[in-house]
Amino acid sequence: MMRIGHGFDVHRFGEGDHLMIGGVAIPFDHGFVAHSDGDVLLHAVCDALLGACALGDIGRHFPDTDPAWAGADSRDLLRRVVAVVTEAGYRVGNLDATVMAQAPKLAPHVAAMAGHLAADLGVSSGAVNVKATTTERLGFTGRGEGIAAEAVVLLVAPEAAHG
Ligand SMILES: Nc1ccn([C@@H]2O[C@H](COP(=O)(O)O)[C@@H](O)[C@H]2O)c(=O)n1
Ligand SMILES: C[C@@]1(CO)OP(=O)(O)OP(=O)(O)OC[C@H]1O
Repeated sequence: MMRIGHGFDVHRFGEGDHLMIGGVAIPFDHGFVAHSDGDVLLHAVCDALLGACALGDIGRHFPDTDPAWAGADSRDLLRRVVAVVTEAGYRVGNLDATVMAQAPKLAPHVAAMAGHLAADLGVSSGAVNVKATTTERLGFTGRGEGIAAEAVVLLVAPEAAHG
């Protein structure tokens, strides 16, 4: 049995000197406004995983009213979501994600982001792809107000994995 999931997240820019994206700290003239570390890519991946299992979204599992998640490392949140997916009887087949950012330049960092994702999802590097695009200066991302990310994941149940 296979299940597909989709995730989407946005964080606006605020004060700060770096952005956490895919578990990589990227120096920048702003930070993200968020309850956690604001890792927009990892949040989209969490939502894709939960969506594939029909288990709601990241805000349901880690409410932004709960002080336990204040300043949370989103890789920790992702690993908790992967545990939920495993408990539901699935493993990750593959993941594809896109980060929409006018700036900063993300290409130098996508390999590190994919490496973090592969490690946290427990899959090989060939099962993970991370892409970046500007939005050609259009919309809120193009105006430099924040960053958006989308992710699509395929989950596989063990019986399907073994034929
Ligand atoms: N923040 C970004 C956005 C894009 N890139 C890379 O540039 C390529 C061209 O971007 P388009 O907006 O014209 O699609 C894109 O394929 C990315 O590799 C980037 O590094 N950082
Ligand atoms: C990650 C959580 C943690 O409280 O808060 P935020 O960092 O604000 O991020 P968001 O994408 O709004 O998801 C909600 C919460 O799960």
